[in-house]
Amino acid sequence: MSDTVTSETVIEVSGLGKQFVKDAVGIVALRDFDLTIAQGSFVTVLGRSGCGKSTMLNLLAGLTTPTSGTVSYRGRPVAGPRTEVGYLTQSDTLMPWRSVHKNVELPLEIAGVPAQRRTEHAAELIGKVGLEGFERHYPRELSGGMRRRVSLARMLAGDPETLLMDEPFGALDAQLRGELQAELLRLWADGGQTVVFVTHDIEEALLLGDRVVVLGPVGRIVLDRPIDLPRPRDADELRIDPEFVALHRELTAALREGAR
Ligand SMILES: Nc1ncnc2c1ncn2[C@@H]1O[C@H](COP(=O)(O)OP(=O)(O)OP(=O)(O)O)[C@@H](O)[C@H]1O
Repeated sequence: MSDTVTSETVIEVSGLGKQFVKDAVGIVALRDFDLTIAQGSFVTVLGRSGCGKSTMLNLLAGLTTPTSGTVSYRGRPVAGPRTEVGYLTQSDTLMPWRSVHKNVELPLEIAGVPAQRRTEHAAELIGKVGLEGFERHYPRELSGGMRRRVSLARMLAGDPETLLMDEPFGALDAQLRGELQAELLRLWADGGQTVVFVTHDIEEALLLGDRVVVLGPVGRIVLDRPIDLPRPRDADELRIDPEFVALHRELTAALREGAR
């Protein structure tokens, strides 16, 4: 392990590599990737399509095995998914045969929470993501954005200490996106979770993160910098803040550099 590891390190990634084989041709998705994530931090990972972001999150979540290198969680090697880690994937993983309410309840059911408490907590989370009135709907009866919100509520129902989020708000309209970003920041401020949030939106990365990691092809880290813009951050005010404008420019340049 690197000397940057401290007792507050939650995730430690070292020399991580992932190669897929398709039609006998090897595809390198991630090469020699190192990352240390401190407890309670909100890290946004920014990168263009295809640079390996989802592959990296899948590896952090223990859903795929690395070709090389290691991922450890609180000092122990990650060998599979764990209940302390919530993962909001890019693709829809709701159960089509369960209603919104039943989908959100699932982690509580698995944890053995009594029915009454489950119902109350699921209802509260459904309200938080703005879906009251849709409890009895099935995923096929919802818009893509609504399904995203159900997935978010379901992830939160498991009360994970670490959240891995793969472009969770990308498909939402601007207003809803803003509301859910604010809700996520509130949750984070109250709960102190560790968040790794993948996006390809520079503004979103700056609005949310206290650290931004910019990736180039095969997960090459082009820039890794703290974002100390004061909180709470208001998107409208930020856009005219000279510090934000300078950071935006820096990240734009990093993304461009990463594309080369
Ligand atoms: N299961 C797979 N089999 C073969 N190749 C894959 C597989 N998963 C990912 N890849 C390849 O690995 C590379 C990285 O993919 P990945 O999904 O991690 O990128 P990404 O940065 O998350 O992209 P996006 O922003 O578009 O979601 C791509 O070239 C992709 O084609």
